Amino acid sequence: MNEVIIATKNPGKAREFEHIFASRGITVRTLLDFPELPEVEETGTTFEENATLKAETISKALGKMVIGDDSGLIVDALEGRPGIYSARYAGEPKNDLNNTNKVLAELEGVPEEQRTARFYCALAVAIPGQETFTVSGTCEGRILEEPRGTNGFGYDPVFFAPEKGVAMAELSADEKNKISHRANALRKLDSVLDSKLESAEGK
Ligand SMILES: O=c1nc[nH]c2c1ncn2[C@H]1C[C@H](O)[C@@H](COP(=O)(O)OP(=O)(O)OP(=O)(O)O)O1
Ligand SMILES: [Mg+2]
Repeated sequence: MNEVIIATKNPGKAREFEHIFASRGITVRTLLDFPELPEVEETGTTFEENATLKAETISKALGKMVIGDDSGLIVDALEGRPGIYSARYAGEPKNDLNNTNKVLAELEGVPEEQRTARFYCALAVAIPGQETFTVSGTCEGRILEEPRGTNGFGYDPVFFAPEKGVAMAELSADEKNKISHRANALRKLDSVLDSKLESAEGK
């Protein structure tokens, strides 16, 4: 088994999964490769519930093992917002620039030490005939006052990663993939994924 399906339409996430799995010789396919599949409604109240909805909906449609990713930004001074509503924080249609601007506006005047935040990523693994399970990962940082950098996606330009001393969007893909919430969640899947990929083979 050298292929894994991720239930995402987000090209930024797709690139990161491709990058991380490529080093293990695994090809990634996403919903961008399956345009005919149904929209997944993100009606859950937690990242884990939404990741499970994505993984199970697509796993049922394809009859294969599928990983769902639901992720977002949690800002302490905003009582955890935008949280599970990160993608559409500034309304429909979802727009990264509008979302980051809204967070910056809401944090105007909030001093640096109160601008703490974290990225959160829940991954759900759905396999036909088996119980879905989830793992999660976080990445701690704080919200800048102005966007910096052009790499990555989403809130990366306004997220300062203290361990690197730069904004997430100033990191190379390699560097982000060592410290990100997504990478930290995926790492927890490492030990189980190999055996799951084998047991899902042929499904
Ligand atoms: O590494 C990241 N760096 C910056 N921003 C990020 C990251 N990871 C998630 N985010 C933000 C983007 C989006 O505003 C929301 C995810 O929302 P989320 O519903 O999980 O993804 P989505 O709607 O973009 O694609 P999909 O549901 O098809 O996977 O959090
Ligand atoms: Mg979404």
